[in-house]
Amino acid sequence: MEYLVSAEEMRRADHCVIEEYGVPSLVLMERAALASVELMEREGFDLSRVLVVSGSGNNGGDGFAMARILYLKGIEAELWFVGNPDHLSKEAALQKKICENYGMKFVRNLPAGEYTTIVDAVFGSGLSREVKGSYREVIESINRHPAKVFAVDIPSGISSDDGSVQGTAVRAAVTGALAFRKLGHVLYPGTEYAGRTFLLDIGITKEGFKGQFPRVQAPDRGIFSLLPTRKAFGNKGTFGKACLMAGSRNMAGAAYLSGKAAAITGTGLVRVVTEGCNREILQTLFPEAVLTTEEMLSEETLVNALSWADAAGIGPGLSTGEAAEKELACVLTQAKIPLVLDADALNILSKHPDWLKKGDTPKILTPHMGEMVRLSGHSMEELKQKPLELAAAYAKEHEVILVLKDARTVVTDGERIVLNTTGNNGMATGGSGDVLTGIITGLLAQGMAPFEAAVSGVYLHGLAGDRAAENTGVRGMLSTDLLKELPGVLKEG
Ligand SMILES: NC(=O)C1=CN([C@@H]2O[C@H](COP(=O)(O)OP(=O)(O)OC[C@H]3O[C@@H](n4cnc5c(N)ncnc54)[C@H](O)[C@@H]3O)[C@@H](O)[C@H]2O)[C@@H](O)CC1
Ligand SMILES: [K+]
Repeated sequence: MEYLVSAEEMRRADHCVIEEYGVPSLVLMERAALASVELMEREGFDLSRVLVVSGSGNNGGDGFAMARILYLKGIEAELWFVGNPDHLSKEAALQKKICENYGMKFVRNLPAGEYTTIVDAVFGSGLSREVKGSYREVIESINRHPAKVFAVDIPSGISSDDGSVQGTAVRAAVTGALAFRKLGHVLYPGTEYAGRTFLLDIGITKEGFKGQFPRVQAPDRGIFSLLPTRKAFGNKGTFGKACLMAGSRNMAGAAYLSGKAAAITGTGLVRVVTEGCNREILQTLFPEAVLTTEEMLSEETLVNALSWADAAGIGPGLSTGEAAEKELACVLTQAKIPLVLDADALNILSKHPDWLKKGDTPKILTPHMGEMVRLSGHSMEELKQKPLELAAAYAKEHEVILVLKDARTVVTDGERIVLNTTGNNGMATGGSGDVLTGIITGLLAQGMAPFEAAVSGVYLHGLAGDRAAENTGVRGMLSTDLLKELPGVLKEG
């Protein structure tokens, strides 16, 4: 997993590496500048004429050092110092002086059309308030200019803590994130302003946290090593039994998508428990499934299905009628296996919040933002502003694992917080959530611990979406494309 840091966590690591381990600040700055220049070259920036726009903090210092490195390579690199000369940091003042000593050209504004590349080094992780006045004009003039923009660390104006735009912000083509990606690189809209973001190693590593690690992590390819191993001599019983309680009249697709996803994820046996009217269609679409169908599912049938399974998912296309309510109440009371609660199960829970206290098996709730509004009572605006904090608070209060689905899905058990970075807007299509429920239920059935199953499920689901975006495109992709791509994604690991 990759750490995603807040401005404060970055400052702490910075400070520790400099003050406690004794690495001189200027060494870090030189590495930041060298790595940034290399990245610009690698990313094909036209370096015929470069303008570096520097502020008075250390982000500006990185900018001055970059300008000097470019200049000494024979590139026409000029400087626009936009900060307050009285507030120059020690390092920035020194870097500025070096540029002056070399006789580099300083400009006082941004002439239109004269530069091929602009380096944005106005503010980095030290941005502490809204951008106003002359700074606002500087940023707007950078955005108006046709040159390709490289942002040092993070686009100026983007909050490192939550990706929000603080008044106005630079729109970069490429961003070189120094040492760690900040939350603002990953959360929207910051992620869009940053363009293509690359992580640059400058010598500040996790040792800088001195054991006090950042609160938020992002899953990476390391997830594949967590997936259930497959014994060579295993049989279908060895690979777990998943039960999907899904699909009501006119909603057979939800049962199909969630059940099939569980099967594709490697589960030995999948049972779909659904209304009788779905029997024929499911047998045709999904012959690999064991079906349990009744006109009105009795408590005995549900209990039998639960005792057969190693994990169960309930909710996709379930409806919210009286029968569905009874079914959910029975499952919550009787289940002795980990549960995934999704879609209509969550809508029913919003009406009966105390039901979460029923039973004591691990529960994974997978609401999208609209369902989370109903579940938590927070407004959409509040949730958008503080998705990590509010998700963690809900998970802690209700002792569940919460998967809050959005452009950046959050997985939390109240202590650990994971922000997923795979996936794309093509996945905002009917049935996509059903597939996720099936994947997570399948991983649980194969014996994964609930939190790991939720994190891995969200990550794999996003990767399948990214593959579908490549092969089909974000407009045309459907949930069935996620099912098509999932085997290939799992094979990669
Ligand atoms: N040695 C270090 O500490 C290193 C720092 N690094 C760079 O340093 C940056 C952080 O440096 P700083 O903490 O100096 O902060 P910044 O350079 O991001 O900005 C801080 C300066 O901007 C001012 N400021 C903040 N918000 C403002 C606003 N809205 N309007 C007007 N002025 C505003 C502050 O008063 C301060 O003068 C990182 O993003 C990174 O680029 C890198 O050089 C690596 C090493
Ligand atoms: K910047």
